Amino acid sequence: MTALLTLEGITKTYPGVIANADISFQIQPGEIHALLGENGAGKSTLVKTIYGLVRPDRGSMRLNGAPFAPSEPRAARAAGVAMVFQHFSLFEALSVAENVGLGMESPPPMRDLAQRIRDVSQTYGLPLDPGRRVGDLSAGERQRVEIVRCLLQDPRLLIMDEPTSVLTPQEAEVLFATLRKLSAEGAAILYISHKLDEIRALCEAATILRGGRVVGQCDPRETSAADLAERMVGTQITASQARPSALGAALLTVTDLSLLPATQFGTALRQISLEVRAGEILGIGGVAGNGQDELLGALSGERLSALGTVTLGGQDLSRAGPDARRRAGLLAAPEERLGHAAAPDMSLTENAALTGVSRKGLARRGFLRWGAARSFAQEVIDRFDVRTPGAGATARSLSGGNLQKFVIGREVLQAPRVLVVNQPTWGVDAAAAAAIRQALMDLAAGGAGVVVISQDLDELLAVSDRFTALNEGRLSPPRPASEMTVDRIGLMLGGAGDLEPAHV
Ligand SMILES: Nc1ncnc2c1ncn2[C@@H]1O[C@H](COP(=O)(O)OP(=O)(O)OP(=O)(O)O)[C@@H](O)[C@H]1O
Repeated sequence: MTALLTLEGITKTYPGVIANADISFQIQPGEIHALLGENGAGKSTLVKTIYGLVRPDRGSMRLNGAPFAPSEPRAARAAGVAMVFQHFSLFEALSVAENVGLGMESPPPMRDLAQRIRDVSQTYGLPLDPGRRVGDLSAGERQRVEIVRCLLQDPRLLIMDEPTSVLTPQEAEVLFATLRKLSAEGAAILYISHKLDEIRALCEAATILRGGRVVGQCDPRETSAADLAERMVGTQITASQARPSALGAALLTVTDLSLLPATQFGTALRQISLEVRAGEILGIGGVAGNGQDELLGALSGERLSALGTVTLGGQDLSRAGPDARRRAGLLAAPEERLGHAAAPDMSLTENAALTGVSRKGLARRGFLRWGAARSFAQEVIDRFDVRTPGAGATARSLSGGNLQKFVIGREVLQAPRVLVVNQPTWGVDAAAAAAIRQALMDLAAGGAGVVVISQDLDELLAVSDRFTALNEGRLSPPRPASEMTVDRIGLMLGGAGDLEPAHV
């Protein structure tokens, strides 16, 4: 059998970094092939090479036996290669169908395109309304747009860069069914994920990268998750340490917070009340699009709310903007890393200053103290093991996981009184995810309050003291995490609130 894709000696260097070093392997038709490696191992660079976004310095590729050197994504797509990115490349102001049409060489009339989108999304179980504006969709729904856009191209190789990090377990199952169907139809899938259990359930071959090189190949179905993790990192991974829970006084109090959605299709927050005490981690679970972004916005100060709804240590911050809240000690790290949490084309120093300026004293008489900003950025880089040539690198040049470590580290190191994070370990490898969770737990152990909004239930159960769920903008009454069972969580996520599971 001719391999679908053959890579031979692919090498790519960036200033100060060898992103890919002499990479060779094959992908067979219909194969679901995992590409594994810790943050910065070179996975994205390699798949961008296959997709025509990066030109390798050396090496060659063959697709179905023929030389393959796409000079741009359009050439890769024409050859049957499609890709779903870790960061979405959609225009928020346009509708689903308009976005899909933009990626096509010769898009059909809008009405036909809308029908094709409906057909494909139904065939593959990925419900999508072609007329909705992308800006109003949740992360999970945006990903569906990207996937459907790819499926319309009838790809022979579909590349997916961390597709499940924005999905609920149920949505992930739907995606796996889609991918298995595609593979049964003969398409190959190159699949990047840090979730090793899902790799083991889905993929039949795996190539492991470390420091830009291939360090191993295996059948993940026959390799344990611990083994895979060790081969990626080269050392053993330690689990998070539990911490004593000695809870202090209430720090953050949210009382009867209701907010109309910022956009037509957003989610309204409905009478949200919660309390976070010193030393506590409150976990908020829920399916994306149920008000997570709105809640983060209402806590960070991007959205203001009625007087008395948001208070920190008794100080009413409901009408205070983000800067005033930061000065008071209420910090937030949003889900969307590039664009929202970090300015892509600014250096890490500038990005560190963006949120750290007041708490770290980085300005004097209205002027940024560059040296101080650089040291702060460097401190984040060192303490959070952000792999980058230095603080002068742009946010955009970092691998996804490394940027996430930077964004979380930047907030944690500002010694917040209360930190609110949304999807803190999105796209972060297992070792770094453990380090981020540990940092959040250390923060709480030091007396801060932490709110973790996440779709990752295992993560929430691992770090939270109390657990609550956000459903259609309503928060269920919090329960001690130690009492949570999967059944009970399922009911809470479904909006059944405090209901007990039925006893039979
Ligand atoms: N455009 C660029 N300019 C400079 N350095 C880059 C650029 N793109 C990638 N790099 C560097 O190349 C290395 C490999 O990055 P890459 O994004 O391929 O890693 P990755 O394995 O996909 O990581 P992650 O799991 O965090 O997404 C990293 O050190 C990264 O900082």
